[in-house]
Amino acid sequence: MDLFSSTINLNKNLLPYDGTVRYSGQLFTVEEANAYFEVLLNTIDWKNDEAFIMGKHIITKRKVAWYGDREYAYTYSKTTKHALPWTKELLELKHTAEENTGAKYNSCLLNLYHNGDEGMAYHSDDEKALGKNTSIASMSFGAERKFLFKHKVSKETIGMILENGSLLEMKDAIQTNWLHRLPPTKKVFTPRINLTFRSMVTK
Ligand SMILES: O=C(O)CCC(=O)C(=O)O
Ligand SMILES: [Fe+2]
Repeated sequence: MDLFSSTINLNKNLLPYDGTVRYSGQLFTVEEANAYFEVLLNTIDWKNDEAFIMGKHIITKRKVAWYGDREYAYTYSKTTKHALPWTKELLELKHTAEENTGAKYNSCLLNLYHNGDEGMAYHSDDEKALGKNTSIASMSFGAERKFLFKHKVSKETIGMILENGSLLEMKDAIQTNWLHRLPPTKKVFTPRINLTFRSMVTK
């Protein structure tokens, strides 16, 4: 038994091959995590996400926001966003993520899922601007949700639960070899906020 259960263990790789996923479990107490949830809900400049998918203009129910060291332009699904300057809490959380992963991040993509109807389809975060094999730190607040990885060739899937106040790190060749998704669910009626701290390659 681990008597020091508050010790963060980001050592074990949860993927069997071709990439690295490390999960902290609850990094914050429930009180701290709930406080961050409320502050993020109320201070972040949430906007519905827009995308062009197969020529169609889509507006998602999920809300997003994009923050960073500088006004980076970030383009995906044929829409461009400009990073807003860090808020106090986002900077605190960025430092917590950096302390736990040993990596450095210069930007953060935030997602607000209002309930289990909202999710994110299988994708890899393999945009050129992210650089190759860089670390992404994913923090979750609010409702617990299932998270899935699927290998692009073997189709093997690995599932886990992302808890309130937890940290998940994705790194190495993961984005080349694995997809990930947040499946919608009929069992969750409360919101969840996810933060992915990223390292953009700057010119
Ligand atoms: O909400 C999540 O846990 C995942 C979000 C994600 O994969 C992304 O923003 O690229
Ligand atoms: Fe992602």
